[in-house]
Amino acid sequence: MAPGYAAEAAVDALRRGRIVGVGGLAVLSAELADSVSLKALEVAGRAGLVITARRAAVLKLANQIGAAVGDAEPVWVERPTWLDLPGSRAVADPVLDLATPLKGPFTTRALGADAESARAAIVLAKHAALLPAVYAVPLRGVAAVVVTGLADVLGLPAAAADVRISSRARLPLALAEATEVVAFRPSDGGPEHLALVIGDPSRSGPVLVRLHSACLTGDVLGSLKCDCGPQLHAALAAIAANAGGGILLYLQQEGRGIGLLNKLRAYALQDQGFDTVDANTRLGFEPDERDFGLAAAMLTQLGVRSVSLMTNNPLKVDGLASHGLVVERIEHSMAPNPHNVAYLGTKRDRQGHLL
Ligand SMILES: Nc1nc2c(ncn2[C@@H]2O[C@H](COP(=O)(O)OP(=O)(O)OP(=O)(O)O)[C@@H](O)[C@H]2O)c(=O)[nH]1
Ligand SMILES: [Zn+2]
Repeated sequence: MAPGYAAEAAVDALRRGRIVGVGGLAVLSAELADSVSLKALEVAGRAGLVITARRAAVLKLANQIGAAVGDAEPVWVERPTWLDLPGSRAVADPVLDLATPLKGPFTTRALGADAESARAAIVLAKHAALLPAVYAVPLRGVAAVVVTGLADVLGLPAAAADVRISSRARLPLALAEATEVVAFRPSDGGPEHLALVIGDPSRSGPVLVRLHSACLTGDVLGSLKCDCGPQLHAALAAIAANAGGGILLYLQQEGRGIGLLNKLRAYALQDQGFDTVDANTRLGFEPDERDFGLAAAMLTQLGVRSVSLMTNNPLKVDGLASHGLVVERIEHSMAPNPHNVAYLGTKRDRQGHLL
């Protein structure tokens, strides 16, 4: 199940703005490329830009190749000579749309034999928490710092959910004194996740569970833009008050899996008037990039088979159920504030939240 080392090394190199080989392509992160690295990539010819179908739809490019919105297939955008580095970056980064109005018209080309490589390149970029957009050329003759195979890259998401318990300790919390923290390490070398086991939950019946995805801005800084901080605290308090206790999973899935920086880009787009769903898709992401197989694996290792899940999000219920857990849902909604009332409305109206 664990991918080879090359895929993980490629994620790391991509995050450092280096050229990596993936399948038949040499690629470079669109947001990190500079004139030097782009020149090294273009040693034998002009690079194209590989973007997601989501971003292509925003740029009105998907139609050119008959791709549907949300189609898994990425789109290859040709890079004409007039499209300079800042202009190319603007193809990938919608935050710059106003500063660098798109010139267009752009043309796309069918991916053909490069389709799998392009798809893997997007997996790498997402795994690296970068914008899902890369410069790409045929790999032959290009000096890549690491070359990885397609199967390895496509195994990365599963490896992120392949976790092992690495430590356990008592962690008395202000809201839940009888807490034990159980730390999980994923086999892809990615961020660690925590389970807070509160009280002594019996595994013979449903365990009261909250899946909490990290939100630095809400959890730590007290941001009013979302409901994460209040939901976290209310969940801890409710589990502590429950006679049978329960478990809160603290999952390092910032920004619904797009990473902190990309979430802050989404916030910049929200400042421009886009809602939380459109902000994600303008960036080229799915509205929710999380994989709840990770949470299912953690619960299973804790001996949990059946859960009373505190959530309004049907994706969480389906995610755990699809991995064999028995799930009953318990509502977990907070009173809105003036800064998050529209956000909560979008989650209800466009993401199926049961509020
Ligand atoms: N991309 C993106 N992520 C956001 C935004 N606001 C909050 N988040 C993230 O959304 C996640 C919140 O997830 P959860 O607390 O698990 O809640 P949920 O999916 O809304 O479902 P509930 O269980 O009903 O609360 C965290 O990872 C936040 O960082 C936003 O505007 N854009
Ligand atoms: Zn939040």
